[in-house]
Amino acid sequence: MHAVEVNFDGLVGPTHNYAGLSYGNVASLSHASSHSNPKEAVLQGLEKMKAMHELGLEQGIFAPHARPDINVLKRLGFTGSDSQIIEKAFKADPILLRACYSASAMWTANAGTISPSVDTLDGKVHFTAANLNNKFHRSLEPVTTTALLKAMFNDERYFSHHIHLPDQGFFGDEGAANHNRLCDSHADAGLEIFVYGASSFNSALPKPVKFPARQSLEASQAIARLHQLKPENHLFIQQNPDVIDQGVFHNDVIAVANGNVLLCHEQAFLHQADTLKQIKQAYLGNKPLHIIEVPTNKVSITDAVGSYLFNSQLITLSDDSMMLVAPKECQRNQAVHDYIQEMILADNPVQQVRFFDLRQSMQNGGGPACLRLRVALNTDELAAVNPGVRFSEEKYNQLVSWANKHYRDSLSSDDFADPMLLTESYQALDELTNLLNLGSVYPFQQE
Ligand SMILES: NCCC[C@H](NC(=O)CCC(=O)O)C(=O)O
Repeated sequence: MHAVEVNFDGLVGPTHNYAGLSYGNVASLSHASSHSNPKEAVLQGLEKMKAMHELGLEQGIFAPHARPDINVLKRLGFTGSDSQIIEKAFKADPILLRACYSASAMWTANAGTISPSVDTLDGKVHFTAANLNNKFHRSLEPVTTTALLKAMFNDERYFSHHIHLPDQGFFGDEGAANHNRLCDSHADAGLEIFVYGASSFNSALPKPVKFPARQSLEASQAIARLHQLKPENHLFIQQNPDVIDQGVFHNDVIAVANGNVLLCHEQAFLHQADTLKQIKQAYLGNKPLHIIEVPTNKVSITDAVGSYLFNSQLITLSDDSMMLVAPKECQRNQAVHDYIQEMILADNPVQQVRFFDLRQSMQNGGGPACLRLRVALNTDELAAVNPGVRFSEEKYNQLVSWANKHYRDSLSSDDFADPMLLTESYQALDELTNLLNLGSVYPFQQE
């Protein structure tokens, strides 16, 4: 049966801010306490979605989470009405309050891991939300992520949802940002490549020394079991721990795959030559596999982390050629820009590049690929997706008006003391659940 990949982009939430919460993520730390512009952020994301839709791709929308997370503030001992809780938390621990206000769920590449039905033993599409337990603000995401996934993919004939892995670093799971799939076409079984940062149990494997390895081997193995992946359908490989220490906190900051193409830096993986050999041997496709390995003397790790070249989306166009959907930062970096031009002229399927202004997200370490969750679906499965979360020109116009009505164009530290920010955000999200046909998915709608 025909199958397509749908990109579900995270709609940036109304409280998008820069709190410096992600140790190991260079952009997040360096923009701590800058002013953010939530309205610009959501509109930048919507522009990318619209452009993908206009290129003929299937595009979906992933709703933001309700913030602040009042329930977690209560769990941490703050009492009273919502306004009193905010006032007390702002005085006692403003960074904690900012974490509870984080719009980090926008980076849906971390929402979960998805295995298409062609890869799984029971022939269903499997979903596991990521526990994201390495960072407090992100550990608040999995429960709502699961609720949203269930509201979006609500048909037991096709979709199987799993509870996120145990909330503990041993099973640290950051979702699809560490999961790539190589295949001929989405209708064909693919090779799912799980890239882990370190092993929790096997001390013989190397670890980064400075920054945390967020994805554990044991988490990746558990996901492969849950998703009933056939042995020939998956591979576990280790990311190079040295690059984690240089700011490559997820694999999608150093590698991206699409169809029969793997674009990666030459320092992306541990024992890279052997690893690539393993990938070539395990590859299931009939089309030739293209591994585009970017050398350090052309693009340094600093340039890769600064420009987010590898956090581009690689997309297949209707003529079967590929386009690199890159952040504008790649255009500004001479070495990276030169490399992209060279790659486009070389003998491989990548023939075009398009640059997008995603500065609001980029300043927190999220590029084009971080903002989207890929879900490969056959015709029947696609028809079973909640139509409310599928992108259209009409939906785009509705969402732009919605954002213009509800979002602020500036947020700075002191704004988090204002209880109106909660009221405004909840109002916006309440309206959004109608627009996207999600039902009462947020805790504040269930009280
Ligand atoms: N895939 C990209 C994820 C970026 C995300 N940044 C953040 O959460 C920064 C939040 C802040 O610092 O306000 C992260 O590191 O997980």
